[in-house]
Amino acid sequence: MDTSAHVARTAPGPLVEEVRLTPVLTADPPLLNAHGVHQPYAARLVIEVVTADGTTGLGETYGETAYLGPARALADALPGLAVTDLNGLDALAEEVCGTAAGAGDGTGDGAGEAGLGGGGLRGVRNADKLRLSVVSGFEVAFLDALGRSLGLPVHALLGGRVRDRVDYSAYLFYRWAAHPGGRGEADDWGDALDPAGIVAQARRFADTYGFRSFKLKGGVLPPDEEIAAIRALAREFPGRPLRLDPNGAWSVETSRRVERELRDVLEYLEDPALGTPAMAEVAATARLPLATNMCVTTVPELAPAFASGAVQIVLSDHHYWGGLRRTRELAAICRAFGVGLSMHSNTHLGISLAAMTHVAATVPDLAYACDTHYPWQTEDVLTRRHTFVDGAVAVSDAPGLGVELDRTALAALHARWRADDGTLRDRDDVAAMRAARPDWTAPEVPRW
Ligand SMILES: O=C([O-])C(=O)C[C@H](O)[C@@H](O)C(=O)[O-]
Ligand SMILES: [Mg+2]
Repeated sequence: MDTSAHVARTAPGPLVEEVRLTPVLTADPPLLNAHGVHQPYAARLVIEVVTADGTTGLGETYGETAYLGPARALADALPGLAVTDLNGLDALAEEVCGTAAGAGDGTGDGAGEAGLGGGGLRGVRNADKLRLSVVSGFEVAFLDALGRSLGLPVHALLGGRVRDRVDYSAYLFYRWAAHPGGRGEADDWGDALDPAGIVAQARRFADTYGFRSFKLKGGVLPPDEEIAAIRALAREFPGRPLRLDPNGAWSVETSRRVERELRDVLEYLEDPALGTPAMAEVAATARLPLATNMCVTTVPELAPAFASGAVQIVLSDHHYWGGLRRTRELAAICRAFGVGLSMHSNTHLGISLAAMTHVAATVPDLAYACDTHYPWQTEDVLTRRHTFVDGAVAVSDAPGLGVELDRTALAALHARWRADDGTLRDRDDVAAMRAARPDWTAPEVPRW
């Protein structure tokens, strides 16, 4: 048996002829989190893979500077590869994406590391994860191109859908009415800085999109104020699934106290404390399941987290995990260990929401509504925005992802990226906070 590396450029199927990469800046509201506040614009990378038969496949991934070099190297290496050859894509990425770019300190605590951006909110940073995040956008573009060329939806290429709609949860944030200094795009949400503001935001999400589950981004206010907000949500929406996610801002002791106080109303508690050992200590006394998109974002982190019982639900982000097939592999691993799977979201556009919906449609035991930031994103690069009905996105049976690129919108968001002097191209919630509070520094964790 040939166990050597992939033998490139022999697979059947449409061949890549051209790859277009377009970094964009998309509007983001002043949403607060444990580190600071979102910048007025967030970077994404739009990938177009054009095949010799004239089909264009679309992909999307993180667009911060650290991703662009490896994405360019991979794009340049792709012509001649068949879009069926997803293993070849992985192998090429290992060859050309480099091993140093974006490498962090490897501690797994997501703190104090340079390179990937995200302000420490995206878990461990290392070169493998950077490469996988880049590959994910190309894998989605390959699947889109292949599906379009075969006349089949992406979910059919992943084994077929087991549901015809994917449930999402409302992603509630403490927020300001506007970005400091009037930067960014205006919206009419107003501020939300107390329980009444969070309930009003949730009500609008429920009325507009039909969301039935609610996740509050915590780690912003002292825990008792966030407990009060969850209690207010429970009164307003009795029996509805509620989650609270302080992004690891609490000590083990505080996490245990919040868990005790909210165990009658939360569906799960997400990343209360930072890192697997602390999560395991919290889990040891918890009755609520603990979910994470921080201490388990790479394969090597799975075994220690599962062995120590630190995590009961993994919130997959197909970007981190290297794409849609790897998300399904993660689902199988979780299933084998009796761990639940749902989906994490960062600021993203409609291409990624389509990709999330296709893969989520194929995972049999998806027991929790997935996260999405999408309703906060008023801009998109699609001709038709996704819609939520009863909190769900319908699974498309159209060829590929079932979305079309709006070139005018893409050009406008790219022009914004080009016009930026570099300050907004990399996510920095701490710096964005300093625009309002000049003395702000990244909070020490645990903060409470
Ligand atoms: O669930 C999460 O932890 C996230 O979505 C991380 C994000 O970075 C979120 O905290 C945000 O956008 O502020
Ligand atoms: Mg989270």
